[in-house]
Amino acid sequence: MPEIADLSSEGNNESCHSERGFDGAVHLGSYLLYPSEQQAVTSWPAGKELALIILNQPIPHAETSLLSLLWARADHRICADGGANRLYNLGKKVGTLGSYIPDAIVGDLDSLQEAPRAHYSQLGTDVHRMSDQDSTDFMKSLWYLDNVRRAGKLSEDCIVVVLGGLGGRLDHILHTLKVMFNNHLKRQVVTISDENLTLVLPQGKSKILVNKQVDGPTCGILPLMGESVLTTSGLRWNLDRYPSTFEGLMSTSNVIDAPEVFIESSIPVAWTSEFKPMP
Ligand SMILES: Nc1ncnc2c1ncn2[C@@H]1O[C@H](COP(=O)(O)OP(=O)(O)OP(=O)(O)O)[C@@H](O)[C@H]1O
Ligand SMILES: Cc1ncc(C[n+]2csc(CCO)c2C)c(N)n1
Repeated sequence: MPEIADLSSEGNNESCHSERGFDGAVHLGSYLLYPSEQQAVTSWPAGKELALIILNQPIPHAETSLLSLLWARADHRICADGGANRLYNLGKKVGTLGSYIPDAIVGDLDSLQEAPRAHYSQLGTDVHRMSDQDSTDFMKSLWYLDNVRRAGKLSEDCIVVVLGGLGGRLDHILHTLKVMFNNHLKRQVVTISDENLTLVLPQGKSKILVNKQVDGPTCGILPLMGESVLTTSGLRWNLDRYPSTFEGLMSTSNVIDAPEVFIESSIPVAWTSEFKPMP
């Protein structure tokens, strides 16, 4: 059976690195945002839902069409606490205050400012306080999404796109990665930051579709859970059943050399590639 992140069809058991009969997980990466109409496999998968989480960091690529694309595509939109301040300030600046209304603002709400709180709650946003001090507002936002799903308002296998979270404070950055790993069997979390698009590849075979217009050239495979035995193709520096660890060999500053990258890993690893959205 394909992995949970799989968005395409099952294959047979031919080699991981041949396109025909690929039997692993297919990762659409930036094709989630810019599907190519020419390639059937990259068009938005029927029935696939998207949840958007905006964290309390400068909204990445706010000057491009990225946010409006994501907003239009999203089935549920959450601001993690102070993320609502970011959306509000952007809205004031570019005149979208009335059009980008999040479904919920979630967190301990110690960062949420009065003006965004009043503005969004008056327009129907659920301002949802969870006050525990053992979990971050990012985790709280994902729990909130679980409730939305349990209420039948979002599909089980929705993709979560996170804006921010891989810039700023190092403890938050590592926490974001940790949460992505902890969630990867349940749902695919794709994090977009100023320079990167990052996702967790499950154990086994993965194929990442590359859109040269926006992805790369540089990329990295980060074995943050321990030793990963890696086999890759489609990269400038490929590995063949090579043990990769954080303290030993870790593939950083690699380069994408093909429209599809194949990675087989013995444990989950983070894939990160440079990402420059279209204007
Ligand atoms: N300086 C930062 N660097 C990176 N990410 C951040 C930073 N500040 C906030 N975030 C992200 O935005 C989310 C919401 O942030 P919030 O405004 O509540 O700040 P916080 O009180 O520092 O966060 P938390 O309460 O989650 O620890 C955080 O959970 C985190 O994922
Ligand atoms: C061992 C341990 N370390 C740090 C925190 C602090 N903390 C972690 S998440 C969070 C919420 C932030 O809004 C806070 C305050 C803790 N609770 N336990």
